[in-house]
This record gives sequence, C-alpha cells and structure tokens, in this order.
Amino acid sequence: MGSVVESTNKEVNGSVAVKNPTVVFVLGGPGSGKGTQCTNIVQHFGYTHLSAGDLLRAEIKSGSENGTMIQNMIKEGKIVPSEVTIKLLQRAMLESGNDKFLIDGFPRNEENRAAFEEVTKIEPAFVLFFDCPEEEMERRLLSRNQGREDDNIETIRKRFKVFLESSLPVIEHYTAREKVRKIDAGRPVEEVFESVKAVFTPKDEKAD
Ligand SMILES: Nc1ncnc2c1ncn2[C@@H]1O[C@H](COP(=O)(O)OP(=O)(O)OP(=O)(O)O)[C@@H](O)[C@H]1O
Ligand SMILES: Nc1ccn([C@@H]2O[C@H](COP(=O)(O)O)[C@@H](O)[C@H]2O)c(=O)n1
Repeated sequence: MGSVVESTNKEVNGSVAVKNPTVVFVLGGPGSGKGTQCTNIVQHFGYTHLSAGDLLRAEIKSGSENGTMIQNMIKEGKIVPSEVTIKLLQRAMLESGNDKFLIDGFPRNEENRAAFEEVTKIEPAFVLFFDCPEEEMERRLLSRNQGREDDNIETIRKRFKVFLESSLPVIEHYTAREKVRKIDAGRPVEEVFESVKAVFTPKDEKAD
C-alpha cells in the first residue's frame, strides 16, 4: 500500500505529481553552503532534500543517454537544459513519498525558473538565499575534496560567472515578489544554521 502522499498524488501536464507540495528553493553561489545547510534543515524540519546537481551527477553515473551531455555541461559550469533537470526533480519528488521539499541549486537561470513553473504549476513557499563572498566560496570549493570534476579553479571561475549572469536574476525575480529570505552565509556553519532555523520556525513558536 502507498503512503498518504502517494495516494493523493495528482496529474499535471499528463504526468503524475505530488499534490500541493511545499517547495523551498535553496539558492546561492557555488560553495556558499547550500548542501551543508540542507542536511541540517532535513534533520530538524522533515523536508526531503533534492539537489539538482546531485541528481544530474547520478544521471551521468546511471549510464543514461543524456550522461555525456550532462558531464560536458558540468565540466564547463554550464546549465543543463531545463527539460532534463525538471524530469529528474519530478521523479525524485514522487519517489520520496514526502510533500515538503528543499530544491537545492534550482532554478539556476530564467529558463529553469519559467519551465518549472509552466510544467509543474508549483510556486515556491519561499527562496532561501545563501549570500557569501566569492573569495570565501572559492576557498571552500578548493578544499572540499569530494573528487568533483568541477571543483578546479578554471571551472570554479566559470561557475561564478554563470551565477552572477544567470542565477542572480532569478533571485531578483523572487526578491521583487518578496519571496527571498537572505542569509549571511560567510559565517561558521552553526551560526548560519541559527539564522536558517529562524526562517523555518513559525512566528508563534519563536521565543520572545
Ligand atoms: N559556513 C561554512 N563555513 C566553512 N565551510 C563551510 C561552510 N558551509 C559549508 N562549508 C564547506 O564548504 C564546502 C562547500 O559546501 P557545500 O557543498 O555545502 O556548498 P554548496 O553551496 O552546496 O556547493 P555547490 O553549489 O558547489 O554544490 C564543503 O566542503 C563544506 O563542508
Ligand atoms: N539547475 C541546475 C543545477 C546544476 N546544474 C549543473 O550541475 C553543476 C553542479 O551543480 P551544484 O549545484 O552541485 O554545484 C552546475 O555547475 C551545472 O553545471 C545545472 O545544469 N542545472
């Protein structure tokens, strides 16, 4: 027997989708600490963490027909076409059995944003934006040591350029709609999480 969430899934644009999901987009430059903080949020607030980058890397490993294209885009720090990433996100949302999602590293450009809205009809509850100085992000990425092909100085510089040119406009789009919760991410992990917790804690549960 499926979970309550599965049994109330609905059809959107010809495919099955989670009914009335709560979606928080988690954005910020490369190395700003999105993944690190998402792990903490999952433990405290019961969300499912979906990293667009992780889903794309898993797709390469799975030997999918899109694998080579995705690998080349990631090496160049470029944004994979929305159609591919949205399908991966939709599948992961359904498979999770949950209805609360942190969507990390998406939407990365205007095409991602508009396509997700068009295909899924989902409006994010809010956008968590990790604001971090570039020199700090560079330091973190160069010492991450997870064997990522894009954590080298040449690709890191390309990723910073894509962030400034393509991802910041998405944050501006949501800022204009009062959806952005900006966090100073240049501080130690625990301090950043204190600010994150305040965003996720309902107002009536906050201490005076
Ligand atoms: N507040 C922090 N202070 C110092 N180091 C941090 C902080 N947050 C994360 N890190 C470290 O910085 C590196 C990058 O963090 P993380 O992977 O969470 O960033 P990200 O924004 O998800 O990056 P990407 O977009 O490249 O996937 C990791 O090695 C992590 O342990
Ligand atoms: N919406 C997205 C997200 C990521 N990518 C590609 O993956 C790379 C790594 O992303 P991280 O979030 O794990 O840093 C990124 O540089 C892009 O090449 C994407 O195409 N679309």
